[in-house]
Amino acid sequence: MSQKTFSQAPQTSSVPAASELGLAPSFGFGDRIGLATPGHIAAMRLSATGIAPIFAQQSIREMTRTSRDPQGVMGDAMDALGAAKWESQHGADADHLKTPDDVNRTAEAGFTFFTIDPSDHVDQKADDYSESQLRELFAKIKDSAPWFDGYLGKSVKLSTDAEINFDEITLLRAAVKYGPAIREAIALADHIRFVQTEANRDFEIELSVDETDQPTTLAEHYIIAEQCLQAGMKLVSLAPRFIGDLEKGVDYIGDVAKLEASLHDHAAIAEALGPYKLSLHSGSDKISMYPALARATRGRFHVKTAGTSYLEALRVVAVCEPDLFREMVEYSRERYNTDRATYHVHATLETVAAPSELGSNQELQDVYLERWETVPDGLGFTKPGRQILHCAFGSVLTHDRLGPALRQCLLDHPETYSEILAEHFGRHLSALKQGL
Ligand SMILES: O=C(O)[C@@H](O)[C@H](O)[C@H](O)C(=O)CO
Repeated sequence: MSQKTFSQAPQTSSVPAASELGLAPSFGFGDRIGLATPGHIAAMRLSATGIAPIFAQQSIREMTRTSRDPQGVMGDAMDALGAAKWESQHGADADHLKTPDDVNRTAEAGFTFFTIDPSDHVDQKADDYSESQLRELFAKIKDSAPWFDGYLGKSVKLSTDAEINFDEITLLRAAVKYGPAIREAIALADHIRFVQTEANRDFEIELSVDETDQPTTLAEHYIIAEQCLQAGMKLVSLAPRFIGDLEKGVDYIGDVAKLEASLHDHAAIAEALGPYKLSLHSGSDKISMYPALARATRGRFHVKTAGTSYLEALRVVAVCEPDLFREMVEYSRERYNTDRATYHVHATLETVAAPSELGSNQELQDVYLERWETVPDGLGFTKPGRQILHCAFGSVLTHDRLGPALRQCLLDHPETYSEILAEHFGRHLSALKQGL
């Protein structure tokens, strides 16, 4: 259960309920602790950028790892919005939903933006199968791809002049990789529509296929989106797996110019079939690619962050209680090789100095958190130590001593956390604004 995070019970009656944001540029401020929303609000108020905020955003995976529930996540955000007298539109993202029960729990708590994650049904090995393997596997899954013959031999020219050729091998690979996933995503979207319509509540859907090893091809994006839209999915945004490496806790890794060209092609599909927004998951700290995303989508983007607010919470500890921070780094290192399992990260314990090798607290903070004074404008943090802290968030937050100590440090220093978050997200929002 969520622990109440505010001593006073602020009035939330003036705060509008979470609602649909539609195609407006939007930004998700995931908060894994339940104390970050005041700083997120400060960032929005300082950088009034015309970007719509989502303050309540957690994945089922995050809630499981932090022992929180949808009501607690929504309650923490709404309490903070009430205390800040927030009166503008805001969304609430039930992230990475996989089952009808995930939908029921989050819908009941007032979430209105539902991120469907069919990744359990994606064949991650499909990009490496031979033609004979593809034909053999297609024979087994073809009922989940009734659309196959409709695309066979056709081609589509996008407004960027990119051409998508739906030849047989392309379709076999797309069907084997995503056929079952598309079917499951449509079924879950139908359930969302039923639940929210029955309750006369707002809803909009994001489809996330970002958590695959290989990038989503243009053909795959086109088929996934068209099939979902034809099935009546209320698709407001789609998260492909973009080219390059979008790892947790660090800036984009790859050629940003090549990425921008690819983003234009993906955005052209979204424009032609939808329109809908392109969504960037693992958006924390990806500052170097933000202007390209905003330009390529002409403002039809959603950026989703979460880990970075947790890392900035650790910065409060590093500044205010350095010995506690050192303990948290040591414990995160103990947990890293287990906790990294479901995340795309490259850091290894062998390549990041242990606290015992780092005498001063400033050195420790520089290696495991980095600081803006040392980062050129327009770029994000890149130190791999951040990934070690990022992945161990659940272990630290549920540790019987470290978890309460972290929360208490934030409760003892709310202004420090807000100031740190306001600067941190001010840089994120300013980078997006460059492309608007
Ligand atoms: O860790 C999670 O489960 C979430 O943060 C999830 O990764 C989310 O979709 C995201 O990408 C936020 O950066």
